[in-house]
Amino acid sequence: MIEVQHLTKRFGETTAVDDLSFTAPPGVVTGFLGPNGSGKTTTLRAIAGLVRPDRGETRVDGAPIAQHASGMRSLGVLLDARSVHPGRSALDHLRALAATNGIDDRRVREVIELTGIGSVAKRRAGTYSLGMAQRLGIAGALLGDPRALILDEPINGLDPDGVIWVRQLLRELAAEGRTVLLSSHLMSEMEHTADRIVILGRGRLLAEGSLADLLAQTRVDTLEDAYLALTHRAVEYQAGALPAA
Ligand SMILES: Nc1ncnc2c1ncn2[C@@H]1O[C@H](COP(=O)(O)OP(=O)(O)OP(=O)(O)O)[C@@H](O)[C@H]1O
Repeated sequence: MIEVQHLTKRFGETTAVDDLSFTAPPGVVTGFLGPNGSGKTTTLRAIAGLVRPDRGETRVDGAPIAQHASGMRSLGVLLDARSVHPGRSALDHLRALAATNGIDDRRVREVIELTGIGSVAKRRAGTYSLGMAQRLGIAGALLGDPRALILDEPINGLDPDGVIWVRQLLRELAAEGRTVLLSSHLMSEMEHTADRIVILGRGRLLAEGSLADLLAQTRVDTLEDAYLALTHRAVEYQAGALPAA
């Protein structure tokens, strides 16, 4: 279970997240949606312990991630697939992560196989396509066989096979009783993958519930229409909108 309670985070004049509360329960995939700049990444980073809240707190299975004895076993994190050192191979990257987190080297082989990056595992990560980098990011997130996972745009750059693979993987992980919280701008994919949806606008919670709840609330037929109905007043960056002179 991931809990976000009254989370507020400011960067200078910008309030990135504003008194946000929601939960991602175990056993389901929770989709995390919102326009550009609505605070999704900041919230995910706070859950991962990478952002210090100004107010409120985040908990993973009952405690802030910093209080967990073995973070990677409690929470798998994919925030930026391009954050791997470009000169390092996938194998070296995953081995280093495993070694510093007390994880058996055997698990490195397992996640490489699971994510289908075996044929490129010895190549420098800087030469990877975005899709390969995403697969490596997912391998890193799964390394600790974690009870909960947060993934920021994990299907960005994946080919159709890769998208279907991620969908099935996340659904299997949830079916095993794990907590899965995933952000994406791809509405049709969210509709396929997520059981529950959380929608943000300007750092605030706009909606939380099952897809059926959201469709009933907005009286539309698709997640995309529900999303547009809920966020239309909360879109900060709109095509054609220029700041006043
Ligand atoms: N380190 C930072 N310093 C200053 N401002 C920041 C920082 N991180 C985020 N922000 C600002 O906080 C707001 C929320 O950003 P955030 O990246 O959390 O949104 P997002 O919903 O993930 O956006 P996107 O969909 O574009 O990835 C934005 O206005 C952003 O410019």
